[in-house]
Amino acid sequence: MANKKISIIGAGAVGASVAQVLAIKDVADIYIFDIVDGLAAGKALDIQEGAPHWGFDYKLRGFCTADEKEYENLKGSDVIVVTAGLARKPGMSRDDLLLKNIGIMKDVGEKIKKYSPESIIVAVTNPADIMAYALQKASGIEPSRILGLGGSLDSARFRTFLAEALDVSVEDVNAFVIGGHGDDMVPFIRYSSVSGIPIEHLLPKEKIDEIIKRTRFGGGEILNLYKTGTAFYAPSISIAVMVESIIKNKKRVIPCAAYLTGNHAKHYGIENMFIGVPIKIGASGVEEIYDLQFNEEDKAAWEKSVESVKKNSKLADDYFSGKIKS
Ligand SMILES: NC(=O)C1=CN([C@@H]2O[C@H](COP(=O)(O)OP(=O)(O)OC[C@H]3O[C@@H](n4cnc5c(N)ncnc54)[C@H](O)[C@@H]3O)[C@@H](O)[C@H]2O)C=CC1
Ligand SMILES: O=C([O-])CC(=O)C(=O)O
Repeated sequence: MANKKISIIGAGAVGASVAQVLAIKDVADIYIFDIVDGLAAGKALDIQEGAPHWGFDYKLRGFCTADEKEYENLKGSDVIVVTAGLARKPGMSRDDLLLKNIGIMKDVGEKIKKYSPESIIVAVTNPADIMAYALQKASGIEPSRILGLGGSLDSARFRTFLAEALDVSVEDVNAFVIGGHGDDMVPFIRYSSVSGIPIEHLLPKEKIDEIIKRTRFGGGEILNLYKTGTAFYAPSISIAVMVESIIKNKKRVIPCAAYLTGNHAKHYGIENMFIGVPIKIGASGVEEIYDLQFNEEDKAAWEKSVESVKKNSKLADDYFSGKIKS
């Protein structure tokens, strides 16, 4: 039986790091692609040479997409993770990357359509909700087979900060973040608990507010420390758990950017666009979307995030209809 195959387009900080995490997880062959000559091949070989210590037998290979033919190696990918594109620099928001990265998504999406239209796509490039939307437009892939990174990472940060404040194991902190992966994301405190005990019973409101704020700017906090690039260690494991759930059909429930239509669109007030909601991830991608009950305060926070995702998705529409350029 052929091995499962994961492709990663973009062999930079996030792409290389997720390749290594997935290699260590020992779930599939890993094909890495980058436009820079030698980068993907080098990362693949470098990670492969650690295999005797890690104990994995799956193969890693790297390809340079400056030669378009190399995209043929995408064929038969079970999952394609897209991390190609620019990362922000200090002073920039993720939205500032939109017009820079959307042209890359158009190109990558068209190659996916040509060489591996049966794959499930994980969009990582920022702003991720909008890049998931752009990849769907360019590839024509069924929207339920496309997921965007956001909540998996943001929730990990939220849980880390809550565990630290409570001095408890992160394993016992259940908490998640929904909405767009941007400054208006929604850390959802009402559904957060420590082994079932509501967080609101354990921490004062001021501390909770402080943690919410820190979570919202979690990516910016790392950027301000690194100065030359953005986070990749926490992102890579946050991507890997999504990919693993697809490859192994684990049916993990993780907030991710998913395409909302029908009753879910009505419930959440945003239609035919991608935004972070809790979903069940399995072999066919997004297997279920959960509709959360909001109170007035939650609703206000949610609507703010929806507005910003809608505004940016419209920019993507304008790009695809030729009204604006990359
Ligand atoms: N959604 C999320 O939660 C997160 C998103 N990101 C985003 O992921 C993206 C990648 O971040 P890093 O790896 O840190 O950046 P990086 O600059 O280290 O790597 C990007 C790579 O993409 C490659 N690339 C550019 N255009 C390409 C093309 N047309 N085809 C193939 N490869 C191409 C570059 O050569 C480079 O190696 C950024 O947009 C960043 O904002 C990063 C962390 C978390
Ligand atoms: O901050 C960034 O630009 C990268 C990212 O999305 C994150 O780390 O949350």
